[in-house]
Amino acid sequence: MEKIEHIGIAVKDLEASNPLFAKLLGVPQYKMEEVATEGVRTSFFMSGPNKIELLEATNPDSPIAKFLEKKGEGIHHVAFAVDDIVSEIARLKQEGFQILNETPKKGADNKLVAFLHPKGTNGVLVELCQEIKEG
Ligand SMILES: CC[C@H](C(=O)O)C(=O)SCCNC(=O)CCNC(=O)[C@H](O)C(C)(C)COP(=O)(O)OP(=O)(O)OC[C@H]1O[C@@H](n2cnc3c(N)ncnc32)[C@H](O)[C@@H]1OP(=O)(O)O
Ligand SMILES: [Co+2]
Repeated sequence: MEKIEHIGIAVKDLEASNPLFAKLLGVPQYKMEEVATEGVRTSFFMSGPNKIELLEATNPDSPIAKFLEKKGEGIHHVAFAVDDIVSEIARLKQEGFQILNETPKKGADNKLVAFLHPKGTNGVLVELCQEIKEG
């Protein structure tokens, strides 16, 4: 695990949360992206070295919709940058963590991602992110 790649925050309405976080961080979002496979619309902010990902559900089956229903708005996950997501998944599986998708999937912001079940990480949904290198 390298550094924290981003903190994911579940929000009801990006149109309301984008200006709020822009005021909070003093910077506008640098990107908005929909990830249909996850049922989310996201916006990203960079505040110094810290990346914040706001997530809004795009359908009622989205993990974000379920989370909002159950827990309301708030921190949804912590994402870590990894150099080699396939070997990191193998290592974590070996260590006994429950990997939710053993095959990395395309995430937002040009990443391959995988998730660990929060039941096995003291209630914190952990995401692994590997930069997709061009070429
Ligand atoms: C990929 C685009 C973007 C990126 O960065 O690139 C993203 O980050 S997309 C983020 C959205 N996608 C995901 O979250 C995928 C992984 N998540 C899942 O597969 C599910 O959300 C899962 C398995 C964590 C929970 O789904 P389930 O259907 O089991 O929902 P339940 O409400 O029944 O939850 C079971 C149990 O887990 C607790 N829970 C759920 N979500 C979270 C969470 N985010 N953090 C901590 N705990 C969570 C929930 O409270 C239930 O616990 P219980 O004690 O039974 O209440
Ligand atoms: Co994320």
